[in-house]
Amino acid sequence: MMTCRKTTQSLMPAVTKDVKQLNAGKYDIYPFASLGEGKINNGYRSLAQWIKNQSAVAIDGYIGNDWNGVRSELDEILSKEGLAINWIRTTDLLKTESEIEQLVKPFIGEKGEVWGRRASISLEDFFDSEKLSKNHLKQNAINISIGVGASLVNKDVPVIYIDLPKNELQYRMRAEKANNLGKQHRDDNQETYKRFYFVDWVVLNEYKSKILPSIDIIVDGQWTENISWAFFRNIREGLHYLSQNAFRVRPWFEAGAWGGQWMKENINGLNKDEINYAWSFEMIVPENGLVFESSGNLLEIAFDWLMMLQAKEVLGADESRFGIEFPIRFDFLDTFEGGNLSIQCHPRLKYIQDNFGETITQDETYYILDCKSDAKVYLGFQETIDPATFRKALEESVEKNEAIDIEKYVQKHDAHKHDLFLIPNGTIHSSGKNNLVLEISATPYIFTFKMYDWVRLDLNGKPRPINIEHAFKNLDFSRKGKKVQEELISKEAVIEKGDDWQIVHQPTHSEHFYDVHRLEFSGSMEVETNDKCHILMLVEGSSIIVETKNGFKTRYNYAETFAVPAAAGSYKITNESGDKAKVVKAFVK
Ligand SMILES: O=P(O)(O)OC[C@H]1O[C@@H](O)[C@@H](O)[C@@H](O)[C@@H]1O
Repeated sequence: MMTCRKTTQSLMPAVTKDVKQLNAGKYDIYPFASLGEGKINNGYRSLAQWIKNQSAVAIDGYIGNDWNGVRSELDEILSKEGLAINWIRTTDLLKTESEIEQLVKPFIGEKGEVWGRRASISLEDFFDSEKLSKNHLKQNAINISIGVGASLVNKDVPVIYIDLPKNELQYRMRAEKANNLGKQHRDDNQETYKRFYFVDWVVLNEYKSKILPSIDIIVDGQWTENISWAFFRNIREGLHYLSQNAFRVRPWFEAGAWGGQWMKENINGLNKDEINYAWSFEMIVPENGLVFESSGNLLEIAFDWLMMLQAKEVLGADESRFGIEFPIRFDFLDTFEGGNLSIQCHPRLKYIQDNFGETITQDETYYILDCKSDAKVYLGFQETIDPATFRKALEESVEKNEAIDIEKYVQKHDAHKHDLFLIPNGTIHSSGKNNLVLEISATPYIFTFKMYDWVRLDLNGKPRPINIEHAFKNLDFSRKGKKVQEELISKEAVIEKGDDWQIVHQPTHSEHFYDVHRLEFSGSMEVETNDKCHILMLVEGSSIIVETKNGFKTRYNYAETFAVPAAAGSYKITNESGDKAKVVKAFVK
């Protein structure tokens, strides 16, 4: 049985009795939504009982699952009952490794490059059509195809789908227990992640939405000795309920070259032995999951399922524009007692579309959730900037491995709590140390063109890739001098107020497709969704209660990200703290 994961982070507990109960006001790293009693089962035994009554089953699922482990657990139980099983492994039906390498080549760039291009192939392309179409079925046995693509083999049979959270997939990758689709040889983690991101995840998500109508059972594959499983119809009901009310995704956390100590100190349940925490995947949905609970059992599924089934309810009017792509991302960048981020920029819209196959680009903002008195944000060029001189300085710094005086070229601004720095694509920027940045951004998150990384090493002891070439194709040199203060630091204004509440607008740049409001109140506030999804966070105060008009009621604590889908219609937020509560709300313009 595979037990390997390489991380300092704990696995999510499989049962609620192992989840530490926290007091109000404390950030909870294991948020879940309850489905009611008896909807989630635990263990292989009960799953085997269900399989026993079928004549054929496809056990399909996401990459990174321990297929051999699942097979041997089920085989043991079923054979003890005297049942004959014909196992058909999808890995035996794939094309050869070199054929698959050719297939994915156009989408993974050169070795060493950070980015590829979103794949436009499908899962069938990975299979040898002759092997796939052969009759694999046996009489007098339960025919079970197992592995990624199992329902391509055993068509029109009940489907059990094993999902796997993206953080666990990466921990398995780092332990050399998970690899890319059809790949036997190991590459380094950066290459493997690139291929996951640009090929495997794209292909598997498309396939998942195709087979969705035939899925009967969904399994959470993150635990190795055990499983949680549920009938898909119950999960669908749960997803529908979330789409009418509010939800949090399960956040996860990563250390990094410039990471800080704020999250370690303020977020319960994180391993304190980790060197630092740089990122929180608060709500970077391509990498987050939703957790359901029933009778004390937990089961996590990828966020994608919600969008595949309920995009219209979640996004309302904006569904016609974004489809099943969730447009807004929240994450933390923690540099408290850490370092500066790299000096960087993000691609222009056309560039990300033409080169990487994305649809929207990485237009960001930095909301300062907390900071020390000396904290700074690097943003925009000095009035005197000369692109050629700047480029030469950057290139020389790489060549000679020497520090440069970046402030000669880039402006440095004081950061204060609740400031909003605007970083539309092409803008040079970086967060300095001693900030806890809440990044409110368009969803893309890996398209960072680093120009200068302070001649420092990553946690693996190697310098991080620098991409001056890409950066110079995207930098906007007109964002300089006075214009930076005027256009890239949001000027807030009160746009509505009542006795004990007000709405503060923190306008974004004209290139941002989303906007930001801050709701400030002592008692409670009614908010209309106006057919838009709201992504929110309590940024001052200890906790709030959110109630939707459908009767849903829950508590959200300081620094937790939550979303209220368009279909909720309206919701009431009540302050539980002594002082004023401040809630940041982002939404598509
Ligand atoms: O390139 P480093 O220094 O790691 O900073 C990286 C971070 O920068 C921010 O502006 C965002 O773009 C993040 O998505 C990214 O992870």
